[in-house]
Amino acid sequence: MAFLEVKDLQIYFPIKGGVFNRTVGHIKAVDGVSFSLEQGKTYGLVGESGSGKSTTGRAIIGLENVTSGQILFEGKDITSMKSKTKDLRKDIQMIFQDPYSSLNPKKRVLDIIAEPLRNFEMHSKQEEKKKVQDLLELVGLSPESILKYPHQFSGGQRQRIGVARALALKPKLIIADEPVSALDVSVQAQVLNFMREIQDQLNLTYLLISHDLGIIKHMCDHIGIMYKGRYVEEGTKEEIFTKPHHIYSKRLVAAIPDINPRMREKQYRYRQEVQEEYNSSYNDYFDHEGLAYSLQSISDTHKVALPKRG
Ligand SMILES: Nc1ncnc2c1ncn2[C@@H]1O[C@H](COP(=O)(O)OP(=O)(O)OP(=O)(O)O)[C@@H](O)[C@H]1O
Repeated sequence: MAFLEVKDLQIYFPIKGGVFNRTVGHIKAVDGVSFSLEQGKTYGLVGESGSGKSTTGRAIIGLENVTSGQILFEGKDITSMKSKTKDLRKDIQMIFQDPYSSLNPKKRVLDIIAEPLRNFEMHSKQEEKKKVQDLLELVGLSPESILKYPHQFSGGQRQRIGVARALALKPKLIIADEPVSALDVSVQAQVLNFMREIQDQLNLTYLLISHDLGIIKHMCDHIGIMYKGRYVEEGTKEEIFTKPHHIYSKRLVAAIPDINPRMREKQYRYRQEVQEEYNSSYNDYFDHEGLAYSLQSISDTHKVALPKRG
């Protein structure tokens, strides 16, 4: 039995139009996506903006209605919100992209982290304070932080507060949607490494959503590459990074610079080969703007120049 299994997931959003505001079509945000996750591992969903990654994650946690398909968590069908019992809702938590806007600026850290505890469990004020202080220590912040407000912390520290809030109910699965993309590059690695440390400590499973294949490479065991609501490729990290099949995956892989300087020339040649394949066969197939955006953000993050489209 897989820990989490997503089977042929479809999520369509209606497009309304005309005088009567009728449904005139659908946006196929997710269109037949299947994958499974093993406990304790990190699964990466990667793809450009609008490819359906967040909608997939939001459906798993119950924030989107599923048009068709099935989501199974530890063998239980959790496709519809109704099927998500209190325990299941505790088991799956989310870390959001922007620690600046996802933490209420008017609330103190104590209230922010205690919120899920108050919603799901009954604790005395004393127990609650102790739990929040323990969570703060776990994420590397001082217990005295409970009285502070979000603006008194740096971006990286705020994301640690977001992680502490997600951990409050001792979840098994964490969906991390672009967890570091709002942070400075210098802080990104710290937060990602810290997420890996607590994963080992607490045997957490991550579904990591990112448009940056470099981050996915750093973190994930298994990867699914999405394009316009569909999977173009899926495989282990080794498979995706050593032998990508789809031209879209090849373009993303080729854009990431190798840390080893001796490999750079080989990689440059690979980049040229991929570019030629792309120019000769796929010019009409892709939404070039979307792909250009993903490639540009990889190039910005890793400070490399990309070959121009021919
Ligand atoms: N509530 C909604 N109503 C209508 N369309 C939606 C809604 N949510 C998402 N979409 C559309 O579904 C598609 C997939 O969006 P989604 O946010 O899942 O993509 P993504 O890959 O996560 O991109 P991003 O990183 O920009 O969030 C997009 O075309 C988006 O505009």
